[in-house]
Amino acid sequence: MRQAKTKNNGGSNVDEPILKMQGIEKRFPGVIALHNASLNVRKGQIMALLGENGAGKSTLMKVLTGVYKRDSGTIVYKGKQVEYQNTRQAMNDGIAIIHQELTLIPKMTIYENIFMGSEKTKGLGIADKKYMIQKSRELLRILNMDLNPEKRIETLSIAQQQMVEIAKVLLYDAQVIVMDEPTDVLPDEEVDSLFRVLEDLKKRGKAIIYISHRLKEIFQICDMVTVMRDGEFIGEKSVSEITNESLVSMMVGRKLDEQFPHVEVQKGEEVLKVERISNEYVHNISLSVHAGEIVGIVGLVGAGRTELAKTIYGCYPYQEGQVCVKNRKVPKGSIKQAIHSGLYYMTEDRKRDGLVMLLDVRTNMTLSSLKKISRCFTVLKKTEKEAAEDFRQRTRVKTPSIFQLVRNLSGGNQQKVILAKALMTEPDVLILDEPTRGIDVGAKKEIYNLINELKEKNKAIVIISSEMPEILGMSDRIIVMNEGYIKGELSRQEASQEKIMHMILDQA
Ligand SMILES: Nc1ncnc2c1ncn2[C@@H]1O[C@H](COP(=O)(O)OP(=O)(O)OP(=O)(O)O)[C@@H](O)[C@H]1O
Repeated sequence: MRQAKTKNNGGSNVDEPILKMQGIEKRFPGVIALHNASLNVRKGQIMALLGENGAGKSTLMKVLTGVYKRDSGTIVYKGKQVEYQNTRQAMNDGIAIIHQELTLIPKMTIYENIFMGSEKTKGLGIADKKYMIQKSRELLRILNMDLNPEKRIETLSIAQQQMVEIAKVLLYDAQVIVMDEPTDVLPDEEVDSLFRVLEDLKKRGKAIIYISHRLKEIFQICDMVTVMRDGEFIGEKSVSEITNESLVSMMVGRKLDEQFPHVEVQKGEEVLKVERISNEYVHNISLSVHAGEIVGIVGLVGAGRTELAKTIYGCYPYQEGQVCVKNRKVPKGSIKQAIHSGLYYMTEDRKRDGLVMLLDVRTNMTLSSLKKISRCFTVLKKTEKEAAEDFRQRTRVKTPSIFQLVRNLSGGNQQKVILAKALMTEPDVLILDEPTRGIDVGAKKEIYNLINELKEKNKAIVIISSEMPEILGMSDRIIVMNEGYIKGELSRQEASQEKIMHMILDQA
């Protein structure tokens, strides 16, 4: 393998990795999660770790930080073989992981969170509050955050909370920092601040392992990439020697053709009609969606897109106006009634709202479609199995079987299960909130095909997404929102990223 030239800023030997993982194997009952997985990380560099959902990225990081014991393979850190028993040990040795779901305690202060597990005392077990506050302030300043360390976590934005996690890692003087999809939880406008911090950490000689499905980011901030497929090491490259296409081919093992397969369908009757609804989140909203039509809703974070979807779906009450499906009024403020009226909303907050972790793939997928798979209040096991198997294949959920517990699936595959559950309901109106978040490039395409299939079955579909290319590629019509208002509407033909941004900004 060619050793790449890198943008090393740490001033150390570029070629000598601070961390070397080699030939790592990890098996779970019925699953080979890692087979000959390898990863090298150097000081002052950001190494992207890429692969499709279920490729083994998280498992490799769990092996590194002692969450899982490896079956074989070696980990060499700072020239010594290591095997950690738990994340605390790894952290004490300078290897830290920042998970996508932040692990801070909301009711506690910033400094208490930063020092949790390593409280500073003055002797006699009395906490040295002054020192901890001062040190926290210093750490936050390194990250360009001017926050009062005595503030409670629950009062902070997600971006600020992420910085507190990073401050904590700095307290331990971590040399290797793993970041698992850090931008997935961030509003777009905060992503640049995070990138500035990452650049700064690089300059301080930290080695960063960066997991993300957003390929654009890899080209923006990473120096090197390691690609995994089916638990195996596929290759290590310098970012300067790869293209988007070559990266995708390495990840999925094939070339991908057109990413957004738009299909033309004759628009049918009006199915969803929203008339002048207002509440504390959205103001005077009217819109309609027809059979066989995909309407995209775009806007910046805080534009009210999710709030609008949740208002239509009965999660939030509204004072004025009405929502109709097929000319029938949907009773206000009841999700049950909304579903009964032919609406289904797939939440963006899928980890919290979407899955029963202790149930298997089959049961989770069919949970909202019980009517379809039952007769006389009894679930028809064979029909249930066939339906789940069909959707497992169509959404390409990577699992040894549909009887696997959902908690054992990779994050992206869990998301596919929720999507399968939503698609299986085949309601008259399907609202999909960030349908491909956390989903790899190969699987996205399959998901677009499934959405198109529903469109061809004359369903009315609404897609909310912060990925502009997805909205532009899939929608027949685009509604632009800002601060709870609809700012305008564009047809597929007239829409462009620039026009959308103008609508948001000029008229805001
Ligand atoms: N505790 C477990 N029990 C059984 N199988 C597991 C367990 N943890 C992970 N796996 C399996 O190992 C494989 C690798 O999963 P992993 O979570 O590492 O993938 P990933 O690359 O991080 O995916 P994603 O991008 O979706 O987060 C998957 O097939 C997953 O189902």
